[in-house]
Amino acid sequence: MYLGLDLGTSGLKALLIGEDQEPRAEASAPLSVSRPASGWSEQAPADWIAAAEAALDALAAEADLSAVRGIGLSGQMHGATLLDASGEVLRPAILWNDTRAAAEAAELDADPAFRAITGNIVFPGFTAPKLLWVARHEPGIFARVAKVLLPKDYLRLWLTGEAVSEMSDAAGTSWLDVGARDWSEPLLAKTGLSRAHMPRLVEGSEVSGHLRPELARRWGFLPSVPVAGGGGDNAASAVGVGVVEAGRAFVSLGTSGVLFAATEGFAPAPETAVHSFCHALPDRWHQMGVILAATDALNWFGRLVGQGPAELTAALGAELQPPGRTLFLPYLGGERTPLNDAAIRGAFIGLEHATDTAAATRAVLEGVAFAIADCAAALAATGTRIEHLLAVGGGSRSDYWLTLLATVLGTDIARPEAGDYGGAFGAARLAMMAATGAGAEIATPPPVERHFTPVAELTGAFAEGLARYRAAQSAIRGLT
Ligand SMILES: Nc1ncnc2c1ncn2[C@@H]1O[C@H](COP(=O)(O)OP(=O)(O)O)[C@@H](O)[C@H]1O
Ligand SMILES: O=C(CO)[C@@H](O)[C@H](O)COP(=O)(O)O
Repeated sequence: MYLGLDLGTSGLKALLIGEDQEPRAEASAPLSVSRPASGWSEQAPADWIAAAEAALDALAAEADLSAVRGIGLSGQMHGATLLDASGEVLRPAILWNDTRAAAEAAELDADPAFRAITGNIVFPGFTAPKLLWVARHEPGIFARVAKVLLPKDYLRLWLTGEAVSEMSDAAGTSWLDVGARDWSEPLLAKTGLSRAHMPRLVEGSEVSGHLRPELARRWGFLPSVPVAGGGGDNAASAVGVGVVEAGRAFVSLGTSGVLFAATEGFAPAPETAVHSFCHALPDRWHQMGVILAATDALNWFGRLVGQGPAELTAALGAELQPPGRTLFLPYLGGERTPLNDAAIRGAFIGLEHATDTAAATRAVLEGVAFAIADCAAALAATGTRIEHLLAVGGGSRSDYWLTLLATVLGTDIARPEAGDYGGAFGAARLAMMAATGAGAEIATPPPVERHFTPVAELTGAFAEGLARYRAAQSAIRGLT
């Protein structure tokens, strides 16, 4: 069997698959996010380890882990985990959706070397500007930084004792020469760091280290199980759903919203705010547009009205309604693609007496769909083509949301059959590649449960809705 561990923002998932790639067992443990100030988003790395321990305890109770031949890792990207020379964590990890480093990001982005070498905008949520923020606001901590690790790579350090990262996640730091697949020493130097502060790099399908003997004994693994490089959660999910060739793409409705497309080669287009990153497989690259709040926005609204996300979407029924008068802009903590605006905040526009919970829920789902349509326009502007689009992530369980998204994007969307095709599955596949020498051929697309097609009678109304959303977006910039 092969084990995938996915360190998501809302929880850690462990998935065991067999040689036939069928699931054998799974377990998960929840995680929460701390928001100590506006735009801040943190987690304690100790909570990640505790979640991994809880998930492995549950998995070991269900399955014989001595059959595991490889472990793969997937995780939320961009987070800064700062360690001192003895490997102690220096402060809570600063996460991907934390925008405190907006000024530092703008400063680095104004230096042409960053876009030239990384092929990307330096977004506030990326790792390099966070280190500049720490150097300026917490100089005592910065002086003690010996290693900077991404979230799943901290999990790897605990699992193997080795500081290693892989290309897909490293591409989101603003320190990687993304075309050359190596750290850029000139860029590291611009934030007061050097290669010595960085983990060693491998490809996602290569062995990065081996499970520590005490952990192997604790959960009944054989000694020295190989741990694969794995991938950032989006690249790992792409391996899980077979999005490894140009033309194939997925939309993810998780805490963030992501439109991810495999590309022919490295295709930088920083002016569009599209991310152009290494894929988790050697010599492959991808693009993605990222919005900071997808299910995060639905969960936020659910907390206000005291209802869960599944309850809110189920209450809408199956039939797509035309866009309502109420418009929602989902920028709860700023936005990445296409705005690159850390200061913008969300809005409800067009509230009236008739606005009830269902109407506001529809507005939230529509706002997220419009924001993803902006990502689609940004990818299209770079010349990237999307021929097959799959939906993944917790929000894709909602038929209403996928019908809406298909109508707004004007394209078919396929939902995989029930099962877990997210980051944990992709990580398990990467573990299988590292352990057996298999390659991209095992990253096949999943069986499709249902195709969602645009509702032709509503396409025009939603095109008008998208135009209204874009007008509102321009109007509120600087106001919120
Ligand atoms: N039926 C549903 N309708 C809409 N959203 C849902 C439904 N079921 C789950 N979700 C959303 O999916 C989210 C989890 O998605 P997931 O992809 O696991 O997120 P992440 O990887 O960011 O942790 C939940 O927080 C919830 O908002
Ligand atoms: O920042 C990004 C991608 O650039 C996010 O997609 C994170 O990687 C977190 O993902 P989820 O927790 O929403 O899956």
